[in-house]
Amino acid sequence: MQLPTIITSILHNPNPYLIPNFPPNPLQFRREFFNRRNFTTMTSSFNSFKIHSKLDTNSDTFLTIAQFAGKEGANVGDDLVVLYSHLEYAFKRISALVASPVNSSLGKSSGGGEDVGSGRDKPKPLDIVSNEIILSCLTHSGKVAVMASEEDDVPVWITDDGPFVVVTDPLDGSRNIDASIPTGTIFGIYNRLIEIDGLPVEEKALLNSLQSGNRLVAAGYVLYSSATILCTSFGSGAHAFTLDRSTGDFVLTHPNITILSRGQIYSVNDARYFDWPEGLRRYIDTIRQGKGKFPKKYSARYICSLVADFHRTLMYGGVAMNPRDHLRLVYEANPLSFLAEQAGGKGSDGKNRILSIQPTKLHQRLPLFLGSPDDIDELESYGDVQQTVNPGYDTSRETGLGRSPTLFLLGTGLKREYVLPGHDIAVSQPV
Ligand SMILES: O=P(O)(O)OC[C@H]1O[C@](O)(COP(=O)(O)O)[C@@H](O)[C@@H]1O
Repeated sequence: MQLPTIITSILHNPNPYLIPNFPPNPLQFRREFFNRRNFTTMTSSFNSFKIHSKLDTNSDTFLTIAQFAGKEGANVGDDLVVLYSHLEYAFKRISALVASPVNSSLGKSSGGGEDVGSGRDKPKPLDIVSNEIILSCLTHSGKVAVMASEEDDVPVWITDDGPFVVVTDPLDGSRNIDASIPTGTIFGIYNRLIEIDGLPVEEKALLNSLQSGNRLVAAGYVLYSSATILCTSFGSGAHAFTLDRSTGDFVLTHPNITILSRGQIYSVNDARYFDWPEGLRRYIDTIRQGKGKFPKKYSARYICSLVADFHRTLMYGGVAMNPRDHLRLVYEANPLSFLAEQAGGKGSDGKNRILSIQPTKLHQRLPLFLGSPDDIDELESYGDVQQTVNPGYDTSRETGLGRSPTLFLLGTGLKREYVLPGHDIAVSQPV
């Protein structure tokens, strides 16, 4: 199949989960098990192999997001439940996309330098397609007035009466996609500011998108890894849902995530050590040697995929950081800090609480430190932890920058066109 045809089919495929019944549906285990009505060990045969599974009948926890957030659950309101159902659909499509054989071509950059202006990095085709998928789903939801994305210079106004504003990094960590390293989507949801409805569209689109993190109604990330996990908060705790590929549902697997008050892992791009300020070097040297407030040597873990590094930090505790002005306040730092706080952790720029910072630019960058509250407090106590030397690191051999372009994006707004070099327009996608 030619690439244009493949891309067309990705964008138009109504159900990325029309996959035969494999892996087996965990709910089927459950049904079979519940019929026996006992807490015992069950053995099920699936053709050539056997699975032993121990399930707890007392916790009926296979809740979907709609059940969890709907009237019988957290009751977050019908508008938000509808919006989530459209978001989930987008995430499933992106999950299928990053796992598909097409991604090795789509993951590559279309060449050139790192920056495309407005403080944005040069997008790769996979970033652009993910952005389109999210924009299209938000548009169809009818619930979103404006979407602000890492992939667009300015926010896109969708509909006047949408109650929500969505900020998003559609595909974080896409520089790693060629090596099948985990990637993620980050999103935040605000209420539309009805008091500025009368302003010109560009102005109200921007002001709605520049709300401070304090005003987030909900936020989340999706980790595309060995499992696809949607971790989200509606403002009362952080909860993670795992995609069950046999049913297409995100089911509640990690209710009320609570981060350890102190971890034993630090996560940072260590190769930048000699560009770090004195305080940060001292902090890392201290915890490496087990000479900090926690008297054990820390381990280092760094995936270089923000969502994956943050997810591990939520699960195991510790601190995940990027001390240089690199990550974006509006659609990366704010949603993840919201989740960190909802799980009992902290999000800081090294000096200030992230959620209290008023954004002034859509693509505003800042240092970011996320993690266990005691670890963040200890880190901040070193004072000088923000890296101001930012030479602009050339990672082209890692990211495939400079290789042959595979796909270009033409045009902006609500109609996007993709063209493959040497071909006529491949895809024209109204959203
Ligand atoms: O090069 P550094 O400083 O290690 O930055 C790596 C970070 O950049 C990111 O790739 C984000 O950058 P992009 O949004 O441009 O993909 C994160 O996923 C990762 O944590």
